[in-house]
Amino acid sequence: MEDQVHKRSTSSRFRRVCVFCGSSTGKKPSYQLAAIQLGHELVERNIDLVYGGGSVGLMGLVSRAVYSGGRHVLGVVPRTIMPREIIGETVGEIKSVSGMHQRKAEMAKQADAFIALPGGYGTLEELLEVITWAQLGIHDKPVGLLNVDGYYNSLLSFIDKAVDEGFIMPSARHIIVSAQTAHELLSKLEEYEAMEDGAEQKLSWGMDQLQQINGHSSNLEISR
Ligand SMILES: C/C(=C\CNc1ncnc2c1ncn2[C@@H]1O[C@H](COP(=O)(O)O)[C@@H](O)[C@H]1O)CO
Repeated sequence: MEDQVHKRSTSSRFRRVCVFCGSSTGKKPSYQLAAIQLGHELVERNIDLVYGGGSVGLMGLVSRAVYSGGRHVLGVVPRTIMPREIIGETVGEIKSVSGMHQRKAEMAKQADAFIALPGGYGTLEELLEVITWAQLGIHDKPVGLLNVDGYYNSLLSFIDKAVDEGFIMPSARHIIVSAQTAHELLSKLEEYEAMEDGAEQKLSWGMDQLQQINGHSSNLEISR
């Protein structure tokens, strides 16, 4: 599957995308294929990768596809799981951080957009955190869900129910951009525009927090 050759090359508004995905491969071959295709799509668009740094599961597949396509791969790994017997033989650059929270902040800072492939608790936690941060105005980077074979249908239905039941604002529903293929998802993310007049504009965040996620000062009001 990794031998697929793509000749197309497209420019992107994104320099580097963060991918959250399973440390397992899942049971269907389509999940593995989707991870490899996402890697190829990033390469075709000249986009680098930041991810959780593992070599196992879909994490290994997407990172190797991006690396073998000639793009930069940055893995962000908490020191406690740095030993090779835990993360395995990784590709590209590895940055070690002090803990799980620092890892998520570093991945968010390094990325211009986020994409979740199928995964488990770790993937869901990472995905929901960047969605929450977008809702709160901590960042305005696009968040994409690669809904391979309908894997995330029940999550999307649940979110629609939360909107219907009054727990998620309708204006915040659009934070999640979903598609069934990597090509369609990247195309949608390229066109994504963050909310202009959502709740986030009314909030202010500490300088440290904004700089940690955005890597530079934000145009939001800043309080210390
Ligand atoms: C720690 C162990 C094996 C190494 N596994 C991981 N290496 C790096 N990053 C990981 C690992 N496991 C989870 N992550 C992060 O969470 C997401 C995947 O979690 P899921 O529960 O499999 O969906 C992924 O995006 C990583 O950032 C020995 O147990």
